[in-house]
Parts: sequence; structure tokens; C-alpha cells
Amino acid sequence: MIIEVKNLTKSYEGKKAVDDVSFNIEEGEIFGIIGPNGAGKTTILECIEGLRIPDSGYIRVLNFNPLKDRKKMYEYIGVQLQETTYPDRLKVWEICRLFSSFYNNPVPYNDLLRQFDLEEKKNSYISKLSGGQKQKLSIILALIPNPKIVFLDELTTGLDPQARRSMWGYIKELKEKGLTICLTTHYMEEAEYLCDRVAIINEGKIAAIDTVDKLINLIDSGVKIIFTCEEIDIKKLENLIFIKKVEKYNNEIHVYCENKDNLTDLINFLQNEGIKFSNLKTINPGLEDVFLKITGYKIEK
Ligand SMILES: Nc1ncnc2c1ncn2[C@@H]1O[C@H](COP(=O)(O)OP(=O)(O)OP(=O)(O)O)[C@@H](O)[C@H]1O
Repeated sequence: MIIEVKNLTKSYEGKKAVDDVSFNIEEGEIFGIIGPNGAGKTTILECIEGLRIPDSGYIRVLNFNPLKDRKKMYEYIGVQLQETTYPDRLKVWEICRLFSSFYNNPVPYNDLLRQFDLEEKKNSYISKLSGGQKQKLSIILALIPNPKIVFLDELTTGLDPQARRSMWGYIKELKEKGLTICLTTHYMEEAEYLCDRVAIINEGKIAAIDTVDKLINLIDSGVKIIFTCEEIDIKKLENLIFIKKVEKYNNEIHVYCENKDNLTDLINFLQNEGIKFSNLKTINPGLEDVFLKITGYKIEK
């Protein structure tokens, strides 16, 4: 394992923000710390990064103690903080050069600007960058030390869906290059797409930890099938043994079934009854459902 966290606890003004959290991160994986705002994600991450002092617990990053060996550890890790303000009067290449000067063997920043398609903004003032471009810059700066591990805190918050997806592509590329990535997010679809394993944090505690697939299988919430249809007797549908629940929104019918094999059962039923339907699609449960099941409430977007 490349990161080890045991019994991490941290309080602010007597209130526990992180409560007895333990997990390991393996080399080469994308590990997600996920949960709603205020769950304790940033506190966990920043204790690992040696930026906050835990009340108790044991943390090792590449066998370094983040508090005692911080200087050495920072030769091997890259950190992107949730809120970073850069001097507006600096140009992109100037801040890249500044960051490069902190390290013995920095990655040539021009390579990183190219890798993140930010080369054309090299001479722009940071203040002129879009939100997505600023986030790209923050990850580039985190990669300058040529780290083995990179920490990303809510990297895509505030980005529009397109910029967010494009950022996902860059993060996957980093994994392919062999980096270990530890990220926090409150976007469940982001965690589903990117993470090999996730820890769901709720009120400072780990509510669940596993691969995304295993967590989804665990909740066994069945499959939702949606179709449109002009005329249908909802009662008949509700009486079918494999159907758990039916909802009707104008012409759109939402059917909750036991499992994905019930799709064939449903289609057979509709055809036998001569019911005309269209736009049929199935929706598999995701991390959002896992979160709802485990914590009892929906995560706010
Ligand atoms: N420096 C601090 N002083 C006092 N309370 C704090 C401090 N930092 C965090 N907290 C509190 O600790 C709890 C956990 O905060 P934290 O920032 O770790 O959560 P988070 O899951 O990262 O949330 P977000 O996604 O909103 O950043 C929150 O209730 C927060 O208000």
C-alpha cells in the first residue's frame, strides 16, 4: 500500500469533523473520498497531506510521516487544494516557472501545458483564464514535482458539465501513466466514472468503502425501466410479480423491477397485452442510490 490511514480523528472546537477513519490506498489506483459538503473530506485529505494536525491516528504516505517528514514527502506528492488564489498579475508561464524553481527535478512545464492543452494560454495573465483553465493550471502545478501520488480536492467543482468531462479524461491519462490519485468529490457520477475504489464519508465517519461495482451490487436496489405509452392500466402493471413500484408522469411510465432480466418480462407483458410503447430504456442504480441507501438522504448537487 502507498497510503495508510489508521484511526484518524480530528475535531474543531470540540466537534468531531473526522471520527476514527481508517483506510489504505494501493499504488496506481484512483481512490475517491466522497460525500456531501461538510462530511470531512478535506480534513481527511489535508491531514494526509500534512497540512492539518490530527488529534489522533496514524498516517503514512510512501512510508513518510506527513508531519515529521513533510519536506521529503513533498518531493513525491502533488497537491491541488480546494481553494487556491494565484496572483492575478502573474502569467501562466511565470507561475509555472516559479513552482518549478521549488524542486530539484521538475517536469518541464511546457510538456505539462501541452498535455493539458493549455499551451496557447502560456502568455495569458492568470486572471484571464476561465474556470476550467484555472483548474487545469492547478493540476499542472501539482504535477510539476513529477509526483508518484497526486491529491485532488474537488477539482471539478464549479465547472460546467463539458469542462468536467474533459477534466475526467486528463485524470484517467494520469492513472494510465502510473500515478496514484486520491481525490475528493461530491459528484457521484464523477466518482463512478473515475474511481477504482471509494470511501463514502458521512458526518466524519466512513459509511462504506469498496469498489464502485461492489457498492452498487451491495444495495441490490434493482433496475428502473422507463418508457412512454399513451394508454396503460397501471393497476395491471403493479400486480406483476417482478414489479416493485410504478410511477406515471404524463405519458412516461417508470417501473422499478427486481433485476435486469425483468426487462424481457416487461416487454413480453406489453406485447401480449397489445400495449404500444416507445422510448424504452433501463437505468441501472449508481453511487447516488448507494449513498441514499446508506445514509438515508440524497446528496445535494
Ligand atoms: N478550520 C476549521 N475550523 C472549524 N471548523 C472547521 C474547519 N475546517 C472544517 N471545519 C468543519 O469541519 C467539518 C468538515 O469540514 P471539511 O471541509 O473537512 O468537509 P468537506 O467534506 O471537505 O466539505 P466541503 O466539500 O464543503 O469542503 C465541517 O463541519 C466544517 O465546517
